[in-house]
Amino acid sequence: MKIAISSDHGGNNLRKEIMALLDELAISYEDFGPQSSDSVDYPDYARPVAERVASGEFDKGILICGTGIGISIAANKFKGIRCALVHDTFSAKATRNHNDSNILAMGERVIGAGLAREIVTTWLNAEFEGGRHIRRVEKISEIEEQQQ
Ligand SMILES: O=C[C@H](O)[C@H](O)[C@H](O)COP(=O)(O)O
Repeated sequence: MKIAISSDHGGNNLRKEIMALLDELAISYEDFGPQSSDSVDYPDYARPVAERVASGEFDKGILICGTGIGISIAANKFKGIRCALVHDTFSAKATRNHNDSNILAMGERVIGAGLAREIVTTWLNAEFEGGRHIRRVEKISEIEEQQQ
């Protein structure tokens, strides 16, 4: 599994924490920044991760901003992206099981590093259940097609 990860300035510290977790778990990832603590615009950092997950170059993505909201909204504008904003472990599992989410978003100003680590671990280990959920995910894709 290969993960693409990025944040804005509001998610810098948590992004580093999550990269340390991925190192501990021996999960391969590529960091798409930012490389300084300067104020940046979250759509610019959602883009490289969302594009690469949508293209299949990376299996999954992780995005972090202050709330997780802006960067998840931006990521969900990319066709094929199902970005889930998650701040609890129940939702982390459920969004993989039911929504087949391919990007996880979190807010550094919302949760602590300990919970964020548990969320990432839970999300990465959970599988899409298929069945009735396939029909629903396909309907999301149909909406995307209709928007083109
Ligand atoms: O949804 C947006 C994110 O939470 C941003 O991280 C936040 O808006 C950045 O705010 P500021 O520029 O005040 O650090």
